[in-house]
Amino acid sequence: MSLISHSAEWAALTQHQQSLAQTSMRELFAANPLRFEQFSLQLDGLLFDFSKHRITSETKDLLLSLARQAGLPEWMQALKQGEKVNRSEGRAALHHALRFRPDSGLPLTGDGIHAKILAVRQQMQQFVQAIRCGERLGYDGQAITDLVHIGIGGSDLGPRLAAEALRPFLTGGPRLHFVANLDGGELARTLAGLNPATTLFAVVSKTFTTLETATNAQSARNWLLQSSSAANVSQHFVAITTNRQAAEQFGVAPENIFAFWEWVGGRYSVWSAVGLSLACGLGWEGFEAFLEGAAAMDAHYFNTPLDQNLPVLMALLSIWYISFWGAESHALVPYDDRLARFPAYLQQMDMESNGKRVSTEGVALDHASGAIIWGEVGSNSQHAFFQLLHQSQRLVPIDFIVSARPSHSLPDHHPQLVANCLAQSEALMWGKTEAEVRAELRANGLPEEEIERLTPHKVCPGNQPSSTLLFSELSPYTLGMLMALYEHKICSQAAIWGINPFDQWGVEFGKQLAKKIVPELISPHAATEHDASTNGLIAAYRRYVELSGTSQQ
Ligand SMILES: O=P(O)(O)OC[C@H]1O[C@H](O)[C@H](O)[C@@H](O)[C@@H]1O
Repeated sequence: MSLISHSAEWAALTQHQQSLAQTSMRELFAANPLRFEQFSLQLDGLLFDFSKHRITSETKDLLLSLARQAGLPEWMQALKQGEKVNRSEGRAALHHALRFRPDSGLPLTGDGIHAKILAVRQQMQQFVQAIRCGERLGYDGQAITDLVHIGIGGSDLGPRLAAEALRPFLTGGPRLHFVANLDGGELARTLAGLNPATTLFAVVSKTFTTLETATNAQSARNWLLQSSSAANVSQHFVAITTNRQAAEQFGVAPENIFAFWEWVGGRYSVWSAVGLSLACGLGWEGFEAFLEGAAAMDAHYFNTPLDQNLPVLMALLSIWYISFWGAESHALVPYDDRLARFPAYLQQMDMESNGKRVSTEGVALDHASGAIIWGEVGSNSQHAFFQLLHQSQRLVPIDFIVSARPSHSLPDHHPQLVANCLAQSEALMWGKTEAEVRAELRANGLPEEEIERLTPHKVCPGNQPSSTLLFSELSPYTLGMLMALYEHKICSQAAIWGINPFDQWGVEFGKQLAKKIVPELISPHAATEHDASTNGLIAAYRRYVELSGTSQQ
């Protein structure tokens, strides 16, 4: 199969981009008073405004033709039906099945996948209730007050984001803590305030072989053993993994192991038992609402024509900028303190999924796939990197995310926050011309000489594209929708580019090298087998450790 970049649809878009390159969004808005109506969609209390983009109806049509030529509708069907869309690993990608509703009328798949999902959901529900009612006790008979979720990457980012985003809904359960980093500082800081007799650890790892998680889990176990005996370990550890055997070897009791499956990619796994800690914090009803929000997005994605399909339109907009305008990055700016970790979550989701160099057939791509995902919560980001967005020559598409209802009852804050969000997208799109700058300076009474000097510095070119996602309230349901929206968006991009969003072979390489370097850091012999820089850094590290007299163990 040839690359999509060799298709007539791709060539038509290349040409269309050239014809649009000299037109500003200001002009597009002036020419079409119905732009907002034409380029916005509403779904279940979620408004997606994509009118502030460098697009016309023709752009939309051409992008939709590209999606059809790339076989996106067929790929969506294959995904839905559990075909092995993860070709390099020979697996299906059935994360959407994890949020299916038993009463949805969907046929249960013949291979029993839905039955397996329901069985684990039931095990989770019982566990959540036992924890929340104080039935599940620690080794000295006290109820569990703190739950430490140990996992990294996909086994951390989704649940951590959701727990932070839904903080106002975390009532009646244990306090949640998340530990991911190999730097022991994170675990040490977390354990410092905890009582081993009332602390439960959830070790979350698809493979149960990940270095960070294994190291943190072992240290947590040692911490527990300082005040109890090995017989108590099984009472204080649960595991969420596809590798039951390794979890049992660690000391987790079989009934405390929650399964998930190889057809759930780590970064798509928050809907599985990987979300157990979140479910303990939210309560079962809250967790179900989270799944239902995602299921609503699935239903929209799988059943809506491409031209009204929110994840598909978002995917096409990203492809438009990355593949046809040369954009290298995409910024996420949630104007919501609860979504501060959204950029970090999407960094893995997007960059691990779409940062690929070959097609699913192994053919080298002749265009970039995936963008550098970055961002920071608003309004903080206005005082950090917005200068670059307003006046540098870089094209950076932005997603603004904002909730109509705040999480607090403090007066005055929220209208100002929302106003800032809307003002930034307006200013970035509209810009400020030389004539407008001059007129403004003149109105302020500045002398002509001063106006001349300042004008070039104050011009904002504008034409910076952005989407705005506005919803009424950040509830478990809305968050489920939002997270599933981005999952489908990112996978649709991959399907159109013809790459596999479900593998991550590149991540392995650095891990292999780290294993080799560990013994070299403590060996008395100089490392000689690396490049000069790495050998030099190993030697310098050893010298520093010797000088400071710290132990390396
Ligand atoms: O869940 P685990 O098996 O511990 O894997 C944790 C993480 O490991 C690697 O970094 C992978 O690239 C990630 O996709 C994965 O989420």
